[in-house]
Amino acid sequence: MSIFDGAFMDTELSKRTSIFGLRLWVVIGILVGVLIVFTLFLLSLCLTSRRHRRRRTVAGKYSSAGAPPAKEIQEIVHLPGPHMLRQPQAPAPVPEIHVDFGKVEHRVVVHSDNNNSNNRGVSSGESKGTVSGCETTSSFGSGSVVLGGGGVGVGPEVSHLGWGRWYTLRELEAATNGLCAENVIGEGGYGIVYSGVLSDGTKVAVKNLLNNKGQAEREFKVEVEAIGRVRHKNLVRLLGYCVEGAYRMLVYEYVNNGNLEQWLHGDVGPLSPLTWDIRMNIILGTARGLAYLHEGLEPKVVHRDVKSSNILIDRQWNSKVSDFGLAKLLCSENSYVTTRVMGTFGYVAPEYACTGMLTEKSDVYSFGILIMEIITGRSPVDYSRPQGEVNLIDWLKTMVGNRKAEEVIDPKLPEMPSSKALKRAILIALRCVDPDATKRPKMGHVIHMLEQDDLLFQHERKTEGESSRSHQSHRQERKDSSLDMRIPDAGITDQSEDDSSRNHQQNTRWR
Ligand SMILES: Nc1ncnc2c1ncn2[C@@H]1O[C@H](COP(=O)(O)OP(=O)(O)OP(=O)(O)O)[C@@H](O)[C@H]1O
Repeated sequence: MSIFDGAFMDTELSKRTSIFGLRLWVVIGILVGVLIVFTLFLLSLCLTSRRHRRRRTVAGKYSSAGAPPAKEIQEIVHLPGPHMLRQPQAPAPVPEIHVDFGKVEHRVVVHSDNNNSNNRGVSSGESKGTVSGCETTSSFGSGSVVLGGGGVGVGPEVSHLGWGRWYTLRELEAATNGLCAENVIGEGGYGIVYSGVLSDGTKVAVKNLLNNKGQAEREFKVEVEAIGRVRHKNLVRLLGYCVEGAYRMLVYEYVNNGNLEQWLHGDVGPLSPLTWDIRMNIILGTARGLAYLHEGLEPKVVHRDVKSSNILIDRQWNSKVSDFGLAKLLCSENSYVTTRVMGTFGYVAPEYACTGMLTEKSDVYSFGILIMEIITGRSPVDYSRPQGEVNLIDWLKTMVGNRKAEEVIDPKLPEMPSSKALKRAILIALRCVDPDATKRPKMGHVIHMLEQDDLLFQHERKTEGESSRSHQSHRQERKDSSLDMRIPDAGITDQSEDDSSRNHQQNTRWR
């Protein structure tokens, strides 16, 4: 470019334009700036939508056969303190809450831990187990550090723990088609869950633990020790585990009908297959599983993360409580102050969130929320709802206080329950979420109250005969007879429940 061209350019660029009298170079500058911002915006939109698409695909593809895809629930992980999490009133961001959606990496990272003899020889760093596609031959053998007796290529051994067994990596690899993406049934905060079939034909769920800043390994130890020996029809059974190289895997019985979250919040069409009876059966089963953890074991076990995605469902609609990864063994009669509050947003008991004080009553609180979720079909916290309905407890209390209890029922419920049955279920839920932990019932007591409901149903079915009323007419009929609900907060209780409370003293059961 000649010197004249340069001067010409200068002159042209310095000319004022009709746009606010701005000089041409300023206008060009602004345009370029806008273009850059727009491009960045498009890029971020593109990335976000790709991520969402991938998550949707994951949910759809991973769900158990027949079960609707799951929604993700926000998970909280934060340090306790007096200022910590309360049940949210508004969608304002809460700085203490860490929302963790990034659980898609198929990798295991184990850091060396001198306190753990199992970890001898394992250095920090990623394992080589990133799996991108289905593999039929072993890719894990070379370079693995053989630990704890379960060496690569060595046949299965009997565990020294006296329950279950060790599985070799090769065995689990064979069972899951090489930890194939097609076998992935879900992904939680601690790892990816694969379906698999062992050589003896047993269908299993294999949880390949991720190392989440060391939590995965802690979870592994806790689960293995606390859950290995636990047997109950309403608890997902841990069959064994694999410790090999950097791998930590848990092998569970396979529960074949998805999880409760999928059935409550997934796309099930206008009418849910979950009838009132099925819902009550799920609640009762869950209560029995939790009561066993709290009252049937010594030391007792607090689950710490009771929520709908942790309630697995079988083909007969029985519930099985899963994911004891957050469980802590408790010494009987003692509460436990944790240094780290863990649980899921919307389900965490206020005292646990605020002080880290953990007792089995924290599970009772989460269970109360779960009952509400099952009755209403609503998530514990749902920001897509109008103000006043975001927080499930607050909304439900308001509705009950306004004698509109009939209106809280899940609109997808195919048939309305009786007023009494509904009233009882809501009352139990409200008692479980009493802000005063000491006033919450024990799970054994909850079972007793629920079983009375069972009897109530049987009686009603007899007297009402087989005639089933249509959804709409029944709904209308029930609307006319508002429940006389009284909220436990107000110190008022249901008479029949008091009776059950008395009976319970002599008759605690968790089958
Ligand atoms: N034993 C099992 N049988 C069948 N499916 C299972 C089994 N265990 C877990 N799943 C499924 O795998 C998925 C992930 O489960 P996981 O317990 O790891 O995570 P989560 O409960 O969804 O989340 P979080 O880890 O935050 O509690 C869930 O959809 C669950 O239904």
